[in-house]
Amino acid sequence: MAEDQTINPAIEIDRVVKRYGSFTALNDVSLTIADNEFFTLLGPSGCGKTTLLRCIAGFEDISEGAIRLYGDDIANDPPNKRPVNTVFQQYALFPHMNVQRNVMFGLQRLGYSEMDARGRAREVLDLVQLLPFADRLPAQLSGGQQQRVALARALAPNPKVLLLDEPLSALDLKLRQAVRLELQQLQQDTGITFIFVTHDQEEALTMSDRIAVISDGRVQQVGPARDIYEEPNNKFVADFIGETNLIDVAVTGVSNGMAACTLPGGAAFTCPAAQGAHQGHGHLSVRPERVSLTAPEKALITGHVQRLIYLGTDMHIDVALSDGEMVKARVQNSQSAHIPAQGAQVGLDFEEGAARLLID
Ligand SMILES: Nc1ncnc2c1ncn2[C@@H]1O[C@H](COP(=O)(O)OP(=O)(O)OP(=O)(O)O)[C@@H](O)[C@H]1O
Repeated sequence: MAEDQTINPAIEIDRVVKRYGSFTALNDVSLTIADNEFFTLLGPSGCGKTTLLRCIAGFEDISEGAIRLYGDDIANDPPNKRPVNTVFQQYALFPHMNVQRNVMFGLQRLGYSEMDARGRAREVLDLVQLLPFADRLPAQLSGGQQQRVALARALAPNPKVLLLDEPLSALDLKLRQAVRLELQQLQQDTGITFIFVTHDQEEALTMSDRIAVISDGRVQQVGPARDIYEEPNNKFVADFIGETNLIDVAVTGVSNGMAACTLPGGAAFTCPAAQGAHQGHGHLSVRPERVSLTAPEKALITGHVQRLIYLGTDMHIDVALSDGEMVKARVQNSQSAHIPAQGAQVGLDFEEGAARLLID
């Protein structure tokens, strides 16, 4: 889905600033989230993800800007009047109520009759495959099942938008991977717009239609997983999503989205450039799996093997250049003919499309 105004917007975050005293937690954030989208806010701890979610939910006031839900400015709507519901990191269930009662509770507070609340609770419990557990107490469920009760509870009033604040962080890795798939399926089945917060890049890459990468209260880049991974704009995004080499280069010119550079050792190289990249000193991002090892006399860059790390399917190879800079390569162990010995002189090669000149 493209980042533009032609999509049917569920949520428009328009130049939002959030200050706590003199500290700016959100700095001029603008995002348009489409109806029926699985949208993820990704960034390191403290970058402002939860703050943004709390502003959408109405638990925090914004200092500047506007938030619109389906075209309506929601600044004056209290949390319970917004067509939004939240699943928190700590999905506190009532321990003395069974699963069905936990889901019914919020509905009855919204004015549902006992009978309607029961009917709707059973519908959503069926959706998250927990109907057989309706009579159990939370303590009689696994962590993943409790998490699904929390989801059912949040889905029950049929919100237009579901906000999920690191809902998988309490689960172990295997369970997290399974619940990821379930969540994605649930989003598709219900058609509800999901805004999912995580600091886990793998989680973001596997589930989202689009991702906003955030650091220091600012949106760094927005796009589908593949764009963010393969066409990062700046050093932060390239480094935060996956692993990358940031190779020092001299940029002799940029035009039509392509940059002419001089690599360490003096070879000339042309590659795509991020918007805003310019002449001078710069960094090329090249993913380790896109670096191939060849004979030194034919290569773009030369160096010697400093370290080999065996990672099961792959071998991670650190190559030291003559100026001390380190370039990482990743080679499949099944291609063992291409794995050099420690200390060997090697050449490093990568294709034009595997490299990208970034802005700092
Ligand atoms: N009530 C508050 N008063 C002052 N500062 C706050 C308040 N709430 C959050 N902050 C600060 O705002 C920044 C963003 O916090 P936020 O909780 O949004 O981060 P986050 O990206 O969700 O992090 P995490 O992944 O650790 O939950 C942090 O530096 C935090 O200390």
